[in-house]
Amino acid sequence: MALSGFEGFEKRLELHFFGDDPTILKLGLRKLDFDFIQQTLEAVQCTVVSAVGNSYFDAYVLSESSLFVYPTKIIIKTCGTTQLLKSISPLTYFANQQLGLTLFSCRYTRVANVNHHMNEFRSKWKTSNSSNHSHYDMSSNTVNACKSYPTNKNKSSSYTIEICMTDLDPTLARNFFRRPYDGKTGDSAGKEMTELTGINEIKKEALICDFAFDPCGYSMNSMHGEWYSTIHVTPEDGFSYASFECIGSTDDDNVNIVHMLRKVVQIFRPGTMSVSTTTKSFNECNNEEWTRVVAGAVENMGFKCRSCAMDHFPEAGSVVFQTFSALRRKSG
Ligand SMILES: C[S@@+](CC[C@H](N)C(=O)[O-])C[C@H]1O[C@@H](n2cnc3c(N)ncnc32)[C@H](O)[C@@H]1O
Repeated sequence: MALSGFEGFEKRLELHFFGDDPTILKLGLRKLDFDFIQQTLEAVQCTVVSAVGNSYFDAYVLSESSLFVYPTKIIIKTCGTTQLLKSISPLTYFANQQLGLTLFSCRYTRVANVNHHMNEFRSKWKTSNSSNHSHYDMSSNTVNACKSYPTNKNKSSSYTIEICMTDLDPTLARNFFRRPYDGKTGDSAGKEMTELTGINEIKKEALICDFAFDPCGYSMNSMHGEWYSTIHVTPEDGFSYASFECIGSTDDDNVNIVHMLRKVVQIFRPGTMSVSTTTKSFNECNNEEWTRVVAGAVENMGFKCRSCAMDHFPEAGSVVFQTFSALRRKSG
């Protein structure tokens, strides 16, 4: 934990539900009322600072990261001393009572001992349905990324990429500090940071909901159809950290994954980073292809791959983890 008491590394919870009523399933969990969401977040110890929605899902920027609500899926990321697991019980209870939805799977990931760069990774995935109960538990001492899985099992082309970056370039990190007495709101200062840093160029056609904290710190969610990306930045020297996560599909011709990875790296120029890629495929060639794509994108930007690991989860798909460190930092 940083001296300030603030720890940027996120914990992540993903809940999947199912139900029988097609009229309810159209909006599903998006019908949970806002007061209830706020009360649940209060128990977790964070609040909503900004929100946006499209026809597929709602995205909330939180004081401590993000919340995404789809008709049958909820993803919450929080950091610091938040108590994320306290949201499970109210969410499952109200989803059941108000909407007749039943919890199908629950996944929680967190990174431990980050301030000592122990890179310890813990992941728990629990799935259940009427015929089958299973529990997967994975740990590794070489990885510091969280992983997630796309909801729609029919979309084998969907992927999740998560990047955890530490030791941000101090000059670039300064872009995420507000000027004293700037007279701006969190929203307008956030928009300015989005444009100044080039975050708006990662996925040009996406709708962005951004927020700048005072005196520093930045969060954004972006929506593009059913896909999202999210960035959270802790720019303070000594414990600087930024995370990027996106869910997308390789069928989406508008997305150039290499461009996206390079742009993210350019915006932060971290000293170290881990990249975690999750896909539905169980095919080893697919994993090797992802490994090559990610390494190819960042290695010619002055990064060296320090470790690479792959794993398969019967209910979830494949995960590739790669860690990189900067060979030397370019100035400016
Ligand atoms: C962007 S927020 C959200 C945390 C996110 N998980 C991350 O990785 O950074 C964290 C940054 O905002 C700053 N900050 C300022 N006011 C804050 C507040 N009221 N709540 C949370 N973070 C705040 C923190 O010092 C830190 O630099």
